[in-house]
Amino acid sequence: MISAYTGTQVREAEQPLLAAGLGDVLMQRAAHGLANAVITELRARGHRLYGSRVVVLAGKGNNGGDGLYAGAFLAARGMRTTAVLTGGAAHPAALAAFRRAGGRAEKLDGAAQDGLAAEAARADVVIDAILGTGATGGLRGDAAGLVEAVSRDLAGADRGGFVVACDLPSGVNADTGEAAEPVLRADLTVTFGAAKAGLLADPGADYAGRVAVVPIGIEEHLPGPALRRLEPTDLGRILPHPARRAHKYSRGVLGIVAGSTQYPGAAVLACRGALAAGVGMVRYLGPPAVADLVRQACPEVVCSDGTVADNRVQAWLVGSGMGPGDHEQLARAADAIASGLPVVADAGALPALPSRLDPHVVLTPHAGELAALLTRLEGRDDARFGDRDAVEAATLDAARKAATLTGATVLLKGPATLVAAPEGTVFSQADGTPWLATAGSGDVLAGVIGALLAQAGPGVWLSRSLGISGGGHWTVLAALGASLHGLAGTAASDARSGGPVTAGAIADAIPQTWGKVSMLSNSGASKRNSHSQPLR
Ligand SMILES: NC(=O)C1=CN([C@@H]2O[C@H](COP(=O)(O)OP(=O)(O)OC[C@H]3O[C@@H](n4cnc5c(N)ncnc54)[C@H](OP(=O)(O)O)[C@@H]3O)[C@@H](O)[C@H]2O)[C@@H](O)CC1
Ligand SMILES: [K+]
Repeated sequence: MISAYTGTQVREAEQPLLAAGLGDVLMQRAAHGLANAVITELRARGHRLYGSRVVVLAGKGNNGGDGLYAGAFLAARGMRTTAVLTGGAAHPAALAAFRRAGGRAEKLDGAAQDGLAAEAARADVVIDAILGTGATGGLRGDAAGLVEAVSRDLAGADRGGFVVACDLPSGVNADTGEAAEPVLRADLTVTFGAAKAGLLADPGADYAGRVAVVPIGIEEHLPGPALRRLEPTDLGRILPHPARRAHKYSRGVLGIVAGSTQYPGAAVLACRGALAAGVGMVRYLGPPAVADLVRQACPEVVCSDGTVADNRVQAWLVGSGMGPGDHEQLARAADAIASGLPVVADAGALPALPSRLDPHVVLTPHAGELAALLTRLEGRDDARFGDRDAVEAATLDAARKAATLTGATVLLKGPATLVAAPEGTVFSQADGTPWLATAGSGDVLAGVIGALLAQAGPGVWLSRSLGISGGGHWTVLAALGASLHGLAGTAASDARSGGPVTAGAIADAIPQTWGKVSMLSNSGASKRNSHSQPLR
């Protein structure tokens, strides 16, 4: 599992080492890691080191110091290295080392801006070391103008160079991932001590590119993480596996209230997602015409036009493909939410939620649906997240706020899907491909998460193995579902040589993805996680 921290948490973890007089050692470790990452990337892209051109954009604080020391390492390897000092001053010892190693330093002023920006855009590597965790707000003045010019020149250039952010892209908030424009988009972010939460939540994740962590010796001083990410090996460890004497009921039954005459396919795709994700049985409740379609597409599903109370299940999925006029389905959704069982509430169920929920209810909005939910809860005049753009500009805060206001577990769908619990646990999963943004993909995801809720229920062993307790348990199941769905989508696209995927293809790829990640863990761990869940 990847653990990520706020900038403040990382700075506090540095304090004991700084107090012991190790500040320069930390900076050398950071700079060395940064320089090595640049060298690795250059080689991977087929560049020779000797003679390659590096431009370091260096601010006046310690982030600029890291960049200048890294520039000194690279200059010593024979690279042609220029530093643009964006803040007038620069870290004195790092600048001296940079010059000693043969680097050329230029002060940024308005007159030199265009020439220096063009030089950066022509370079093989641009290192963004203007602002790090000590920044307040975004880039200002000449530094902002320089980054705008470099971004413009890079966009217009047919180039083989790349951008590496030092610790984080300057202007990205380390805690929240919010971006104060202009921000130089990085291909790679080399971050120090630990991943920063803002690098794993959009829009920060979008600006950061790939993220590499360089250990600098602060790890033992870090507190509990602000944000977590499951990796495929974690999935293998925590995905449920049927016990030897399992039967379909003990493996978990999911009730699905989804689909409408307008969107019947959503019911089919939710059922396909659930069946692919290991549930013992699916019961479908909905209009007869939709049920007919479900039976044809998924003969495994047991269809009923009864009530929620008539159907014994371990968890419910409600809302996919439902609209405000589907009164009978909405009444079933309300009963399912009131049942006390774990519930996934998707799409059409979101506008009809009671104002107060519990963490075992997992909401699965996209950004537009979350904006509507938050606007309803906060009142239009107070709403910070009044529309999709506002949510996309601050995904972590928006997901956290929705979890706090509703009391539910909130999964915000996106390139980095966030799952937030009211008690503060947050996961970010970015296992997918942009091809996953396709009609019906969310219905499959809802089915997958519903299946996991039905199988694991209150199986707290799963969360404890990750050091998570209480209401955070439900975030683990939702993050597990998001990860499985993302990995399956990526596998389906890979099987098409990176081409497009349909929602049905995502569902079809889930069992094999499940099998592959299960093989990543050893068989002992799988056996330990075997369990059975009695029918209630
Ligand atoms: N602690 C350590 O030993 C280690 C730290 N490490 C590294 O240090 C980084 C943190 O360094 P930091 O604290 O010096 O802050 P940093 O991010 O460089 O920027 C602050 C400087 O910029 C200025 N400034 C602020 N806002 C601004 C703005 N909007 N626009 C323009 N300027 C602005 C502000 O000056 P002020 O405005 O306050 O006068 C200040 O001078 C961290 O990310 C990591 O890379 C690693 O080497 C490991 C060891
Ligand atoms: K930076």
